[in-house]
Amino acid sequence: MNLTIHMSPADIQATDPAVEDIYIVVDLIRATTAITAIFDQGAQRILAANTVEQAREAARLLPGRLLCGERNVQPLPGFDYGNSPVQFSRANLSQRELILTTTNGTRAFYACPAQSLRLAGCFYNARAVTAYALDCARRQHSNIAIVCAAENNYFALDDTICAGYLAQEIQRQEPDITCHESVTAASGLYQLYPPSKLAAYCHSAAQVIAHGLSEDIDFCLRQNGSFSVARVTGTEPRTGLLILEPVDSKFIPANS
Ligand SMILES: O=C(O)[C@H](CS(=O)(=O)O)OP(=O)(O)O
Repeated sequence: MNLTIHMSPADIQATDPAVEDIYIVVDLIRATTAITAIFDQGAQRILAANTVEQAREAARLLPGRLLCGERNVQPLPGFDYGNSPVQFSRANLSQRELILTTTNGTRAFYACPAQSLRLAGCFYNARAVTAYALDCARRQHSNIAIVCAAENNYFALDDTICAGYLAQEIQRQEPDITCHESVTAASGLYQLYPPSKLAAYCHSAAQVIAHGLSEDIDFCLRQNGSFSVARVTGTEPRTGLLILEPVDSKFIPANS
């Protein structure tokens, strides 16, 4: 079994990606942390939209869903929520369906091969998402790729550091896994910039803090507070949006 890290979605295409691999998408600040918080609150599904227009059109076609997202941290006019994990963690989302579009995070799911198994990973669900990914990879005899959402297809330190931590978790649980040198690089960055230091060096953290949302950064830096794992389960025929649903916790190995 091989483990690779793609530093940006653009890197996936450079490597002839395999549809049977397991892809863990990481947008630490804030999309994949927000997605994890949303499922902690009992949401039924998230419909991930690539563009704001796609999200608005989907909400028009199928009313009753919460319309959520942002562009460059700014809330979008007429939307119910932004992309704040703290705000989601305080909301009652029981059985709700949400449409979500974010600057980089939701688009990264679209960059992975269509039909591939895609999971949302972050510090907050690190143990659970890596255990689930390994379980699937062992059963399918496939490899694991961690995909950093990055910023407009360009390197982002926060996602890479989180990818390094997830990779370490995977290596701890599967010591014989063969790691690409991208794993060595990301793990080294995690050692240099652990969560206590990370925010001071990341553009995305600075942007979120500048918008008065520093509580979100604290939330995104918490490790292993959640067992929620979101997985892409298909595409909604009427809207074309990607469907993300929570993995049943009984499928997450307890002894990870
Ligand atoms: O909402 C966020 O935190 C970011 C905004 S930006 O990428 O830093 O401009 O979006 P995300 O898609 O979660 O990276």
